[in-house]
Amino acid sequence: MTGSGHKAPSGWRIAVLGGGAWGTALALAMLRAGHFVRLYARDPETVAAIDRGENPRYLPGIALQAGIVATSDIEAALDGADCVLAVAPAQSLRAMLATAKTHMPKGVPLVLCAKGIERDTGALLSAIAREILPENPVAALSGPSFATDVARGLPTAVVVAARDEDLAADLAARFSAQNLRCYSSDDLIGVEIGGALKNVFAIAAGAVTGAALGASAQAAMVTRGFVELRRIGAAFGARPETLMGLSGLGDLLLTCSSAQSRNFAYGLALGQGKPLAGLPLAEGVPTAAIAARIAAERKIDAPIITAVAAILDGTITIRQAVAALMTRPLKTETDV
Ligand SMILES: NC(=O)C1=CN([C@@H]2O[C@H](COP(=O)(O)OP(=O)(O)OC[C@H]3O[C@@H](n4cnc5c(N)ncnc54)[C@H](O)[C@@H]3O)[C@@H](O)[C@H]2O)C=CC1
Ligand SMILES: O=C(CO)COP(=O)(O)O
Repeated sequence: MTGSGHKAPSGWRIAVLGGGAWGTALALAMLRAGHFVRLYARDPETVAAIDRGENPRYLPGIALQAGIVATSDIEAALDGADCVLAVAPAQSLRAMLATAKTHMPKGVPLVLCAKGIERDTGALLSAIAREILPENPVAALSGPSFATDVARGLPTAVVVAARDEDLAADLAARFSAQNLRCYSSDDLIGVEIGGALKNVFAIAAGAVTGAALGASAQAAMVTRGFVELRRIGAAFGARPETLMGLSGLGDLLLTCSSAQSRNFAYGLALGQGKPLAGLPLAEGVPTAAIAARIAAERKIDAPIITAVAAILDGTITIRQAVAALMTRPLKTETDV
């Protein structure tokens, strides 16, 4: 089913699990789309702050419109929910779903909103969700969408994916609002891979800028990085056209060109030799390590991902990585 232009009935009870930047922004977006929103934040201070109309730790300076019911009680958040959005960081998803498991309403869609691959296992987030909550259909929401932009109500487009294309289309229609245009896709894996891997290249793009390697290097790196993203995507069964879409090329364009991206900002600090401790969440750090391992195990040529992982674990310097990348054997560009 493709979008008919008709808005699906709204007024769902939506539980958003995760009181960080993206969870708070999505809670606002769901409110604007006409839903009743309960936001689970494990930290009571965040709950109290949201009740006062702000989330100063994760979304400073953004006034939250009234209507979000915040709670640090996950059972209360999930009670009677028609749909659940999981918005903890990728490496914390397993723990959060395990906490949610006993209270999860049976059969309601679980929408994964994090971007990453599990560091220890190489599992995509949909695989973790199916393992822990086998009775809930899984979807993923991804695409170019800074939390601050979405929270402010600025326009963007994202994609909602599920293996069941009717479910994806229904969710996309229900989540869409004036300034949030949700496309749908049945390529769940493609959407997950695009969102997860773009973070690795956003770190690389930040590092290129931080190390003053020039705008040409930046464009070349992102373009060749996208080739690696497509190779790994192909190995997982992602469709190429999905990776050319919002959760792939779209999110690469956004996060590889803006210091508003926390992954880009992390790379920038890395490139400038500044301290990394205490920087905000950069999902690309654990994902680089596991993506490099996956590439090595599956014999996928991914030199930029491998270099980013090696720089992050301190095995090589940025200069050494650049030298190694520039002296690789020459080949035809279309040798994807
Ligand atoms: N911030 C953004 O602009 C966007 C973020 N995302 C993705 O959303 C995911 C979350 O990112 P943010 O909300 O921005 O991160 P954040 O660092 O702002 O917040 C993370 C939140 O998750 C909570 N959390 C961590 N472990 C938890 C657990 N076990 N149980 C319950 N809560 C837990 C933390 O307390 C915190 O409230 C990431 O995968 C990120 O890539 C996706 C699109 C946009
Ligand atoms: O995924 C994002 C925007 O689409 C947010 O990127 P960062 O996590 O790098 O800030």
